Amino acid sequence: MTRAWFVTGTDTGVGKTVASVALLHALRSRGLRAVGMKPVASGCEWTDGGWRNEDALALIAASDPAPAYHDANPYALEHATAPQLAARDAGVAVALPVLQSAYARLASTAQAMVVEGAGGWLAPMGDGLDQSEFARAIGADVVLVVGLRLGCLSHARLSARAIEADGCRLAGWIGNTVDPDFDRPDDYLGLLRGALPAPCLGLLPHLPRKGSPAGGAWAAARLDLAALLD
Ligand SMILES: Nc1ncnc2c1ncn2[C@@H]1O[C@H](COP(=O)(O)OP(=O)(O)OP(=O)(O)O)[C@@H](O)[C@H]1O
Ligand SMILES: C[C@H](N)[C@H](N)CCCCCC(=O)O
Ligand SMILES: [Mg+2]
Repeated sequence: MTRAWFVTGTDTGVGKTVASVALLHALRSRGLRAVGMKPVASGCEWTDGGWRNEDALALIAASDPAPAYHDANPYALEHATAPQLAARDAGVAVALPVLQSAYARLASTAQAMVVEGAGGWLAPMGDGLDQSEFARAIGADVVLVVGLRLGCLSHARLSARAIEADGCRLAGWIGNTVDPDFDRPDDYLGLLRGALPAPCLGLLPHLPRKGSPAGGAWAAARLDLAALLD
């Protein structure tokens, strides 16, 4: 059976893509066929192949086997804003069955699926479609990426509460050092460990250089998947 994790974050820009790429590398280093998905992406560039999103391309590059773009990212929306607005701008209605079909095609090739959400947990994927509905539909547990910055304690606790209230299971969380100058990261990690009802899967340090080819594997080595896989 294919295992699936839905990666959400304490906010947009907290490192969901960085963490999802790291998870894919970590799963693959365990010998698993692991495939990434970005169901709804707002913020795309036009190419000869159609609209392309940076997150989806990063997830595809970290996947083995490599998924077809339109399955990894069924909704590639131009404008870098809330998915609801980007979908309206594009004249598109984001539909759960379309997402489920694309997911099923990917999952048939994989032992592990890593699905990156859009923004934080309560940002809808489209009008009338919460991220929790898709996570439940595919049977995914949730991984919460906590961007370590002032305010993250409340955002992390709120996210954990909402995930459980939405009928999903929080399988673990990842601390991500988005801000290299953040004061007292170790103390914050202690607070988060005490406050969140799921294990910490690892701490991602501030990565040396964006786009470093070794970045995914380097970050993967900081993750302990035991709580996800055992
Ligand atoms: N540990 C880190 N070290 C250095 N830079 C990081 C780290 N984590 C994230 N970043 C940078 O911060 C920015 C936001 O990260 P990322 O794109 O992974 O966030 P996200 O949560 O996926 O955002 P979105 O909501 O847009 O999908 C990116 O430029 C990324 O390269
Ligand atoms: C465009 C951005 N980078 C993300 N992909 C989408 C962020 C959606 C945020 C919605 C909200 O305001 O909560
Ligand atoms: Mg992202």
